[in-house]
Amino acid sequence: MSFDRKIKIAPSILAADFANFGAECEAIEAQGADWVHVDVMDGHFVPNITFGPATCAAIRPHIKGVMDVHLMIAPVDPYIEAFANAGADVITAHVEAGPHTHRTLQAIRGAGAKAGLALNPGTPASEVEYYLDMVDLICVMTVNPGFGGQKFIHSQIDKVKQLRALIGDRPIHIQIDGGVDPITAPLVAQAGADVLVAGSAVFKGGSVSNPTPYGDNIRTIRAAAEGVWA
Ligand SMILES: O=C(CO)[C@H](O)[C@H](O)COP(=O)(O)O
Ligand SMILES: [Fe+2]
Repeated sequence: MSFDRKIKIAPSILAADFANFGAECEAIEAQGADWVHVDVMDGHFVPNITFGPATCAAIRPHIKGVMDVHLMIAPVDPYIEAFANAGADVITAHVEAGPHTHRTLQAIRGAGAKAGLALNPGTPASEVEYYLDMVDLICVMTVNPGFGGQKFIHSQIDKVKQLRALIGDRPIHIQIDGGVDPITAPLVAQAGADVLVAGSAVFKGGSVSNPTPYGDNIRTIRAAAEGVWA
C-alpha cells in the first residue's frame, strides 16, 4: 500500500446486501472504488452488531485492493491478530475504546497492518498528538458510530482542519466516515481529508445485478471532492 493524498473513495459494505458480500465487493471495485471499508460492530462499544474476522476472511478473496477494517469494538487488543490474519490492510481502532491506545497501535503495526485511529464526534483533535509517529490513518467520525445513513455532523470539519495542521508533512491519511455524499465530500476534502468512506451514498439505487448506479455514485462523490482542487 503506497501513500498519496489523492482522493480515495471507500464504500462501506454496511450499506451492501449482507447476503451477498463477495459479489458486492467485486461490484464496487469494478465500479471504481479505491478501498473497501468494512465496519465491525460489537453491540457493546456501539449499539449495533455486524460481523467478525471470519466474515472478513471470507470476503478477502473478493477484494483486489485495500481492505479497510473499522473496528467499533472494545476491547480491541485480543482481536487484532485475527483481523490481520483475515487479510485486513488497514485496521482502525477507536481512541475511546480503551485506555492503552499506544499498545493497540503497536499491536496493529506489529501484526503487519497499517494502523488507523478513529475519533468519535465528541473527541478533540488533540487526542492524536502523541500517536502521530504510530498511525497511518486518522478517521474522523462525522456521525456517531453504529449505523449507516445518519446525518453528517458539520462541526467535525473544523476538526479535520486541526488534524491537517497537526499532521504536517507526515504520511498520514485523514479519513472521513459518516454521511459523506456529493454535498459534504467537497467540504471535508477542502478541509484536508483524502479518504472518503461512503455507505448509503454509494449503494443507493444499485444492486449486484444492476451495479451501474454504484459507479455513477462513486464518480459523483469523487468529482465533487476533487472539484476543490480544480
Ligand atoms: O462506521 C460507520 C458507522 O459507524 C460507517 O462506515 C458509516 O456510517 C458509513 O455509512 P454512511 O455513509 O451511510 O453514513
Ligand atoms: Fe466505518
